[in-house]
Amino acid sequence: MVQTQLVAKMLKDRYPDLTIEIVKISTKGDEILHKAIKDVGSKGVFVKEIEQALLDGKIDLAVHSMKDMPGEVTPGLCFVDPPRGEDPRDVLITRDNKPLKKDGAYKIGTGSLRRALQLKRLYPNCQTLPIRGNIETRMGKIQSENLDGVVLAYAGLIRAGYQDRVQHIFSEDELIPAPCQGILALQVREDDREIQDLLKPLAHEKTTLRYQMQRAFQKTLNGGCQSPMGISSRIDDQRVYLRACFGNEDGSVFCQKDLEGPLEDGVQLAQDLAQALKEEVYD
Ligand SMILES: NCc1[nH]cc(CCC(=O)O)c1CC(=O)O
Repeated sequence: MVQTQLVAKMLKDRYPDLTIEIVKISTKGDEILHKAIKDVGSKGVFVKEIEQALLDGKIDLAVHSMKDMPGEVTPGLCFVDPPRGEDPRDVLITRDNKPLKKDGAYKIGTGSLRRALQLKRLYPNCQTLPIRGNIETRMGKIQSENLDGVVLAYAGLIRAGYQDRVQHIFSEDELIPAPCQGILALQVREDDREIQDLLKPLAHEKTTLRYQMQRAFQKTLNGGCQSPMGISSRIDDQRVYLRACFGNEDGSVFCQKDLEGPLEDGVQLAQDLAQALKEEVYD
C-alpha cells in the first residue's frame, strides 16, 4: 500500500488533473502467514490476485515489488520501465538496537535462504529461524519469538518510515541482495497504450538498467523458484561490476561469482554470470 501511494503521488505530481483510485487487493502471500513462502503455493504468491484484477479490467495499473515477480511474464501483461528504485541493501534490526559480535551464538529471524546462508558467513555461530508477515510483524518477532535480530530489506523500511530501527546496513558485498530488490514493478495490460504512455515519464534510467540486468539474471536461473539467489550490479564510468550468488533448493551448495564488462553488454553479462553459476551449482 505504501508503494502504491508513492506511485500515485508520482502520477499526481506530474498530472494534477488525473483521477486516481487506489484499490486494495490482498494476495495469498499476505493471507497465509503460518507457512513458509515455498509452501504457500507455486510462483507469484504476492502477485496472482492483483494480476487477475488487471486482466479483468478492474484496475489499470498494478504496483508490486519487482523482486516478488516470477521470472516468466503473465500473458497479456507487461512492465513499463521502473521509477527510481530504493536502496537495494538488506539490513539488520536487533533487540534494543545492540550490535552483534562476529562469534556470538545469536538467533536471527529470516525466511529467506539467501539471507540465511550469507548471514552464516558473517556470523558463523548464529542460528536462523523463519519469520513471515509485514514489516511491523517481522520486527515484532524479536520480542515475541525472543530473537536477537531480524534481517529485512532496507527499501521496505525506508518506505514505511522505520529507518531509525536499523542497527546495521549490510554492504552489497557482505550480503548480496535479491534480484531487483528495492525496485517497483509497474505492471499494465500489454494492449493499453494509454497508461503505458502516461507512465513513461516516471522511468528512471539507471534503475531501468539495473532492472534489465538483474531480471535477465533471475530469468536465466529460472527465477521465482525457491533457490537462493542474489545479485548486485555496480555501475561506474560505463562499466558494470556484477557480483552474484546462487545455490540449490536446500542450500547445501551455494556459490558466488563476479563478472565485469562494458555497461552496454550488461544484460548479456548477467546472463553469462547466471549460466556460470548454474553450471557450478548443478555439476
Ligand atoms: N515479499 C518479500 C518482499 N518483497 C519486497 C520486499 C521489500 C523490499 C523491496 O521492495 O524489494 C519484501 C520484504 C523484505 O524482503 O523484507
